[in-house]
Amino acid sequence: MIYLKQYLFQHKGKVLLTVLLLLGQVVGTLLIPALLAELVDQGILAGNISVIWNTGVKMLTVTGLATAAAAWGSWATSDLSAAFGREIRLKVVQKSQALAIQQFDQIGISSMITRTTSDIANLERTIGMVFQMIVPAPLIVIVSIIMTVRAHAAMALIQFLFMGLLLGLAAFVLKRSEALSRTVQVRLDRINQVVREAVTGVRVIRAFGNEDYEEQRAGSAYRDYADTMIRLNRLFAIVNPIVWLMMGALMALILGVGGGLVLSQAMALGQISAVSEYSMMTMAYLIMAASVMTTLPKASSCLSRLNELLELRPAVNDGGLVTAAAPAKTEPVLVFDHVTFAYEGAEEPVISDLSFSLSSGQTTAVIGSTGSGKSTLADLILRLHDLQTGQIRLHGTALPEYPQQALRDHISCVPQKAFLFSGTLAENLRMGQKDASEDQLWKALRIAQAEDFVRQLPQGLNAPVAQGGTNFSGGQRQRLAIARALVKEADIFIFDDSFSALDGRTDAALRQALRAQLTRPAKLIIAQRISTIRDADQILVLDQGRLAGCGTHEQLMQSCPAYREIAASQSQRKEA
Ligand SMILES: Nc1ncnc2c1ncn2[C@@H]1O[C@H](COP(=O)(O)OP(=O)(O)OP(=O)(O)O)[C@@H](O)[C@H]1O
Repeated sequence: MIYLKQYLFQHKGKVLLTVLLLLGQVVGTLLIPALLAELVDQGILAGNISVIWNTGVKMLTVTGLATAAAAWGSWATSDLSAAFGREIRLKVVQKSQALAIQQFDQIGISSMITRTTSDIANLERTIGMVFQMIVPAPLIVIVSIIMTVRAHAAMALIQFLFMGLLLGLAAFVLKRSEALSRTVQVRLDRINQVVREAVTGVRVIRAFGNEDYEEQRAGSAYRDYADTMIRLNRLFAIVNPIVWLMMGALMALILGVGGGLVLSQAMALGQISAVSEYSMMTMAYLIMAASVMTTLPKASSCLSRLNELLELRPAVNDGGLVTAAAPAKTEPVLVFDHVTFAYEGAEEPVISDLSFSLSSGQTTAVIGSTGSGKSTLADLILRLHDLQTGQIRLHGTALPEYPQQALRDHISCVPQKAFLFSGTLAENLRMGQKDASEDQLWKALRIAQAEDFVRQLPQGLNAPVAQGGTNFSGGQRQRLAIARALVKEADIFIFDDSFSALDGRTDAALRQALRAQLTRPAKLIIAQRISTIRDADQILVLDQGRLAGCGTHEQLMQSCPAYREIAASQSQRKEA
């Protein structure tokens, strides 16, 4: 709620104008029945043609002004709600960029998407409806009652009775629909999740012939959503006929009682039409206000889901160092000093008491079985998580001292999953260095062994990249991701299992080009194949997050049983 309040306060001028315009429309609407009564009683019944003309002109003028106020008010309302949507979406994007990766995982990608799209769209709609239907309601009710009391107190009593009945019905529906409305958004999250997986995992689903299971899974998510919506709509389906019945009964009572009062000369004839119009108008506005009220629990649940996200404090925070005061470049570039790290909720650490260093110009390789903590080690260098104990220092300064952006400016990384963004190849390649020239892009592509296939593309560097890079093969994607990392100027290059989709010849050519062209920075290569890393200056052998050995290939073959085991299993595989 705080964000909505803040927004309305910041735009109080616009809010005031919108309310005034909408109230102007209401005042115009309320004047018409009074003018009509005047026209009937003092014009038609009295046979006074000038009153008829004058009142007619007044009615036209009031209608014109009310229509203009309605149109402007409606535009102002849309402007307010759309601007709220834009501002809060921007806040969500900023927050999602600031959150730690683990927090992202906890919220879930599907829920993140539902919150940014459906939840905010819901709020935009509700803000518009509240302004247009709830804000004018009290004025309509008060003025209608006053005008009806002026016609005859008995009429006001009838109006009162029906308003009470209607509000009672609205309160009942509101109470019943509250829980259901909250459930609808959760069900929508689930649909989003299932659809996302069905679309992004379509190849796996086809390969495993899992279409039936996926259909069932999607069907059950859709069914749950539909069931909740049906229960909600059933509630409104009962309410609608009751409301129409009430409107009919009210009209009948007004005409019956009003007719009696006119015959007994206790009320003027024109007042019957004025009172009936006021009553219908009041009931109509109350019904609209009540129907908007029934959407409020859903909007409030959307708002609290957004608040929950916006209130999250990033688990990884910027350090106090400013870029201008960044430490001088020292050797070794990076030091792991007795580092221990465990994921939140995990019983065992993934990295235990790990110490090593990276120096400029050197290649350090990391090898170990799956799940031994290799990718986590790369994430720790990027400070995607904070450590439990120990310290990682870049140029002699602990990572938490750096602003995150400044820290990551020193590092270029090829993640395990070669993810490309929709756009063009050049846009993807320039991610780390916006002003890179075409020559720099081609040089990076050449080192990454991607030049040949990019030259063959009709649009070359401007070739389109589909969402996730699906219009390229796994090996091509991997080479493009390597080229993207090479375009960036950095002190440390991390290649996280980046050569796995390459054939032996391309792998060897790429490593050779890296050695020749990437001489100054420190390189960290995470790999599964010994052939990829045997030339490294130092090799770290990880075993369940612990350092089982460190040295060159030859040294490790002598001294490290775990390394020998990996080498033996890979040579056996080759022989087989
Ligand atoms: N976000 C996470 N939350 C909780 N546990 C995680 C998370 N990411 C990884 N792990 C766990 O940490 C351990 C190490 O994972 P990591 O990805 O670092 O291994 P790896 O050596 O790179 O494996 P691989 O060679 O298969 O890529 C695994 O047991 C994994 O289940």
